Amino acid sequence: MAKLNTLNPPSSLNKGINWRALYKLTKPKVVALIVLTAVVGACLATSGLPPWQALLVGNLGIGLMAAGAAAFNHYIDSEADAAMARTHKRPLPTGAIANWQALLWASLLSVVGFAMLYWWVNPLTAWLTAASLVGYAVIYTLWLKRATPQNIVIGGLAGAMPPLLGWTAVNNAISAEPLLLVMLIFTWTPPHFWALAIARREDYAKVNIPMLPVTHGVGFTKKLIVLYSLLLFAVAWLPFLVGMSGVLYLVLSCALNLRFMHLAWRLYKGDNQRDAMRLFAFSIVYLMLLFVALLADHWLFALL
Ligand code: HEM
Ligand SMILES: CC(C)=CCC/C(C)=C/CC/C(C)=C/COP(=O)(O)OP(=O)(O)O
Repeated sequence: MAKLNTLNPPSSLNKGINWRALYKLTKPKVVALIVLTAVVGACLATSGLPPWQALLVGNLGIGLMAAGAAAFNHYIDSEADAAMARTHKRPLPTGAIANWQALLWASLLSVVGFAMLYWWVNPLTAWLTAASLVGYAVIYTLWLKRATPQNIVIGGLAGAMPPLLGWTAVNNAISAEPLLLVMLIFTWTPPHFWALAIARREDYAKVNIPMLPVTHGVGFTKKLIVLYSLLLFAVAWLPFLVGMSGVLYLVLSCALNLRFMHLAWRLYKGDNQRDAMRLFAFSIVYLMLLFVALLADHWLFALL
């Protein structure tokens, strides 16, 4: 839990607002991908162009709340972050900003995002996004992360929600199609994260965070990565099988999944550090292109 410590000296209180540090607290690249998946969810919710208010204000609200969740995560994890090689240069461990500033920033982003969704989009989307924020910032970061090696499997549900949030921003109702997209991200999360966790195993062991490669070993984690990659391939067929997406999506998603499985297999057989980071990097490109493929396919069929 965050406390003022020697690595985060009170001198940071006197420096004014460090906008760069506040920006970094929002995990901007993660939030960008989250918003992309929400935009695609919003676009798939209707056969034409979604209403501008749902599209623009909806995704802005979702993005602000995701950024708020990320800032809460930095605040709650600042001591563990200070001890890990990957994270020790983050704004809180270096003292670039004070803990109270991070907490205020996280609260501000979350409240503004929630208000936008509640009043200008719809209460359903506001409450579902709030549930995702609590799922990530409180349930995952504060509890699950240190409680069980299944932390990221269960916590992954929060990060998987954005396509549904985009959809409800447009339709104000939950239906089966966006839940398939949630399932896609939910299945993608374990291989996305465990690849990185293999490469950064020492870090997690040092701070006693029970990530799977620490508790069950690298060999077991690699096996699960291969199994989840197979499951991901199967789940990626579903939008086509239920008639939600067409052949363009099917071809592109198969190509992406073959590459994913190839890299997962290479990690299984090969070098922990290099092959793990390769799979981790590709997992991000994969999710981005998969959602672009869903959108391209949707619009192609809308035009034909
Ligand atoms: C519980 C679920 C998840 C866990 C545990 C997780 C974990 C991580 C970790 C530890 C990193 C490295 C961050 C760093 O080095 O600063 C990362 C990077 C990343 N993750 Fe995830 N992730 C999850 C879900 C997601 C979701 C849902 C998305 C987007 C839809 C996502 C997109 C990204 C991106 C784009 C990066 C690269 C960030 C950068 O290079 O700055 N992740 N993830
Ligand atoms: C829509 C909404 C409000 C959703 C919030 C979802 C959200 C921001 C998910 C981010 C997922 C992520 C980067 C997890 C890593 O946390 P970590 O603490 O394991 O990784 P770290 O050590 O890099 O901080």
